[in-house]
Amino acid sequence: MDSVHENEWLMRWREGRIGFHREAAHPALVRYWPRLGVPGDTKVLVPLCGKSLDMRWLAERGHPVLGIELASQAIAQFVAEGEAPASRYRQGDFEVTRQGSVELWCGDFFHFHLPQAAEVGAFYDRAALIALPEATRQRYAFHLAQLMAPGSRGLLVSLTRPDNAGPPFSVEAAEVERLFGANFELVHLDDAEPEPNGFRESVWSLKRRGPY
Ligand SMILES: C[S@@+](CC[C@H](N)C(=O)[O-])C[C@H]1O[C@@H](n2cnc3c(N)ncnc32)[C@H](O)[C@@H]1O
Repeated sequence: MDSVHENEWLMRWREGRIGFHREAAHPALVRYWPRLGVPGDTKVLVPLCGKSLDMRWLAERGHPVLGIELASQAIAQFVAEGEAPASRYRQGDFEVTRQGSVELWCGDFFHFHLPQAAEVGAFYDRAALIALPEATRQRYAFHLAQLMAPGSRGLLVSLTRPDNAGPPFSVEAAEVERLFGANFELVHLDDAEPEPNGFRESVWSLKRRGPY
């Protein structure tokens, strides 16, 4: 990932420009996650996790959670807003902070590789794919596929918007299918009502294909 993109996110966290953060679990997670049928003890990968409360929601349902986030500030805030004590340790290039059953790996998602993902059996992407510019989204979808074992499932909350600005970037259904279709079985579960600014979320269930 280029350092301009990286610096932009670090600056956003420093300046508190985190309009993407929600103060409650995302309704699509609450509604659709149970339908995936992921066993409760399966570890869930949350790429580009921010300080999302969705991770606590998953943890409360019994899932160990592995979030990956560039900004140490996001991780510090997540921990400070929680109640349990936290511990820290190193895993290769990443500093990992653990609070309860949530581990937050501080660093670049694209530097997170298969041996480190060995225990992961599902994923949740809300505002990760759509945080990335077009050229990086293909790389993201491929990298995610590399990390997920055949049969593993995930929930994707994507977004379209009427203009070409971003982040969040507009990702049409056809692009979701093009990015993930080769490696995942995809089901388009829902389109939310458009927000007043024209942003419209779409919800997808994914299942890693294979083995062949
Ligand atoms: C739009 S926010 C979404 C955060 C979270 N998923 C949520 O729903 O609140 C995207 C997050 O990804 C982080 N990020 C961007 N590029 C990243 C990368 N290559 N590796 C890890 N984190 C990254 C940013 O710092 C930011 O916190």
